[in-house]
Amino acid sequence: MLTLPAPAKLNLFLSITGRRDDGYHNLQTLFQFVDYGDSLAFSPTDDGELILTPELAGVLPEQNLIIKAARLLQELQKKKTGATQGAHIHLTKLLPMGGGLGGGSSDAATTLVALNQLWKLGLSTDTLAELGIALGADVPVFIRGHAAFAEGVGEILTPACPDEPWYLILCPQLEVATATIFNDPELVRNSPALTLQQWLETPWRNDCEALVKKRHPEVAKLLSWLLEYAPSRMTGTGACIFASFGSQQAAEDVLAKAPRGVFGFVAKGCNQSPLFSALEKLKPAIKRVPSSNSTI
Ligand SMILES: C[C@@](CO)(OP(=O)(O)O)[C@H](O)COP(=O)(O)OP(=O)(O)OC[C@H]1O[C@@H](n2ccc(N)nc2=O)[C@H](O)[C@@H]1O
Ligand SMILES: Nc1ncnc2c1ncn2[C@@H]1O[C@H](COP(=O)(O)OP(=O)(O)O)[C@@H](O)[C@H]1O
Repeated sequence: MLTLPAPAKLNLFLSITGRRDDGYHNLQTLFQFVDYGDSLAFSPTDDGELILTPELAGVLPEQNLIIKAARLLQELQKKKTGATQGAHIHLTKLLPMGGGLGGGSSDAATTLVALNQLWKLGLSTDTLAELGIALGADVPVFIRGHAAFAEGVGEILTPACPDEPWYLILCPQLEVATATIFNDPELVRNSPALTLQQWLETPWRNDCEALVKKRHPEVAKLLSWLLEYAPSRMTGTGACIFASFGSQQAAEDVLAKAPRGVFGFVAKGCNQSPLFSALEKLKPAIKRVPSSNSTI
């Protein structure tokens, strides 16, 4: 059995620079991982069956990004060798869904990376990232495993090394559907594209934040509360918000004062994904196939 993390991501800034003909939006964002997230345990089988436990409330197994990721690999394997392997996958779900923390994408990425190893498929990181983009715009960064400045729909990645502070992440009890925010007529979608250097000299913001606050007053209220303690922002299309602190204790102290009923956690920013830190610890049992470029 192989147990691996599927960490959360934060969008340290997020700007929407345009809408493409296919309806997707071009954006610029700085992705960083945190050392908190889901965990997946994989046991390979020879019978071709994929079994995921437990089921996620509201998500049919065949719609679960974990099963979708595994099926993509099975299809490739079938084409290559005519055979398919299976797996029992146990998911420990800690990340709220629809929170802008990328939990579904991270679960999918961990599945691609883990089954590539366990089924001995030998696919490169580039190939896994290309497969991943079909599952979600956020999957490639989790496959590549390094903090990155992202452009395009999130697939053009330039590795970056922002500070790695302690974060307090607060999750209002609501799911924000990414598609709903991107389809909202009031979304700001014409921000100028900047270079990473220009971003480093500009105050960071999230272009979805004003709209999500307007549609979900709970987010606005919690953000006003957190702003009393530290500069704070929303991640992705929300609903989670975060603030950075110089020490774990400082972040814990604010969490202890959080309004009743609000779920939150303290985590360390990581420029290397905890998924790859875990894989490195397993070396030499498991080796990563090197990548050749940084697009996707
Ligand atoms: C906005 C971001 C920023 O990190 O985060 P989340 O808040 O979802 O985590 C992501 O790019 C989201 O990525 P992901 O959650 O994988 O989205 P997808 O499943 O690919 O897309 C869901 C829907 O959102 C819209 N969409 C998504 C990404 C994008 N660049 N433009 C879009 O217009 C499309 O309507 C699409 O059908
Ligand atoms: N393994 C999974 N974990 C979470 N969500 C999943 C998963 N598989 C499919 N989904 C679907 O993807 C949606 C977005 O999930 P998630 O990645 O957690 O949010 P976000 O994109 O806001 O970070 C969920 O509401 C759910 O319907």
